[in-house]
Amino acid sequence: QVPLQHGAHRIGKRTDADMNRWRDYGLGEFIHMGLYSILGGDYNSMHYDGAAEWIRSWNKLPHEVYDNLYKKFDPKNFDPEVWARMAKNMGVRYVTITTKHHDGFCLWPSKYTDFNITKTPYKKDMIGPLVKAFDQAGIDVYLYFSVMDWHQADWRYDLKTVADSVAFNRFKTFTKNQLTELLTLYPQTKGLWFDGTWDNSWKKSGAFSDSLDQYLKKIHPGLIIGSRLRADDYGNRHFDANGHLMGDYEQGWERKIPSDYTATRGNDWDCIMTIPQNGWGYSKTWMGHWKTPYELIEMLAKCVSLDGNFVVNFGPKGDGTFRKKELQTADSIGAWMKVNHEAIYNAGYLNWTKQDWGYYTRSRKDGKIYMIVFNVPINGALKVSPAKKEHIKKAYLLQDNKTLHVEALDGNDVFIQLEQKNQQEPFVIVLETGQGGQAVEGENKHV
Ligand SMILES: C[C@@H]1N[C@@H](c2nc3ccccc3[nH]2)[C@H](O)[C@@H]1O
Repeated sequence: QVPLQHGAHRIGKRTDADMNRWRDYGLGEFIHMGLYSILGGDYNSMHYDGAAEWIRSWNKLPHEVYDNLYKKFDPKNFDPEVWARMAKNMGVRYVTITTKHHDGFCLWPSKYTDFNITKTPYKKDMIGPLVKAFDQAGIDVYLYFSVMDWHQADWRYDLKTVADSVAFNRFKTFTKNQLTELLTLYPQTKGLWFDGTWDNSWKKSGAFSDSLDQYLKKIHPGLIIGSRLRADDYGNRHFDANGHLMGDYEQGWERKIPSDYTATRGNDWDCIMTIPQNGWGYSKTWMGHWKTPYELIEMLAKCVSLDGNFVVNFGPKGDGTFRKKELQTADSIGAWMKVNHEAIYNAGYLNWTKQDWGYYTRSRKDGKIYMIVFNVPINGALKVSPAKKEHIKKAYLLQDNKTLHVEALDGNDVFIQLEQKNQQEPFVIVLETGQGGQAVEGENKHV
C-alpha cells in the first residue's frame, strides 16, 4: 500500500440512503445544451466532424466568432415542462444537465463571470426552471460542470512556471466559487457531474480536488460526486495509487460498457451514451450510425445486469427543442419501460452464468429474477443455469403473466420453452426460485 494523503478515503461502496437511491435508478438522461447548440456542428456551410460541443476547437472556426455566439443565444422554444415530461415518459429517474461545458458559457446567472446567460438575448436562467421542472416530475437532477474552462484566462493545461501556478490558484478559487453558487442557487441538486479534469494542471491539483470534494459535501450533505473529480497525490484519476476508487461511483464509462462483472471491480458505476456514434451537443447532420431504441435498450439491460445505470444523452437544438429522432427514441424507450421497468428499476447483478439469449437482473427489493431476452434461439428453448442450490419454481412472461414450461435438464440446468418464437421486441421473463429440488420434472429425466 502506497501512503497517500489524497487517495480514496472510503474503501468499498457508499451505502447511505442517497447513494442507495442512486444505485437503483437504472435509467438516466444526459442533456447537453450550450452555445454549440446554435451551430449544430456546422460553420460557414462546412461540417465539423468532431463532437459538436467541441466545435470551438476546430481550426476553421475563430475563437472570437464562437465566443460571440452568446449574442445569438435565444432558446425561444425552450419549455422546461416539455423537457421534464419527455424524460418522465421515457422512464428516466435521474437527469444530468450541462451548466457550463468546456467553452465556459454558463447557463445560469453566475456572479463570477459575465460569460453567462443573462448577457444573451434570452437573459433568463435556464438551470433553475429545469431543476424545478424535473424535481416536480420526480426526476432527480444532477448538474454537469466542466472544470476545464476555455474562456477563463487563468485556465491552464499544465503548470510549468510559478506564474502558471499563481494563475491556476485564481482559477481554483473561481471554480470553487461557481460550484458554491450552483449548490446555493439549486439546493435540490442531488449531485455534481464533473468533466474536463484530464489535463496535467488538474492531475497536479490532487490536494485541491480532495479538499474541494470534502468542502462541497460539507455544504451539501449527501451530495453525489463520481470519480471524474479527483486526482490523488501522484495524479492518478478514478483509481488511486492503491487501486481504490476515488468517488462515489466510477464515472469512466463514457460511450463504453464494462465487458463483464469483473470489469466493474464491484464498484457502483454508470455508463453515459450518445445516440449517434459520438457527439453530445446538437449536430445538424449526424454522421455514422444512429443507435436504434433496441440497441439502447440492450445497453440498458447490460448495464443493469452488471450493477450499473445507463444514461442516454440528448442534444437539444439552439431554440430549446429536441430533434424528431430524439423524441422518437425517447418515446420508444419509454414504451418499452412502461411494460418492463420492473426488470430495470431497483435491480442489479445476478451471479448466474451469462447466456446468449440476453441478460439477467435481480430485484434488490424482493430478489425476483428477470430474464431480459434479446436473442431467441431457433429451438425457442432458453437455457438457464441457476447458481447451486437455487432452483426455478416458476417462469412467466412479465408482459402478460403467461406461465412458461420449464424443462429440467442435467444437473441444475433447465430449458424455458417459448411458445411462439416470433417476438418482435425485447421481452422479460420472471423467474420465481426456491431452495431444494428442481420444482419441475423433466419429460425425459435421465435415470
Ligand atoms: C460527457 C462528455 N465529456 C466530454 C468529453 N471531452 C472529451 C475529450 C477527450 C476525450 C473524451 C471526452 N469527453 C464531451 O464533450 C461530453 O461533454
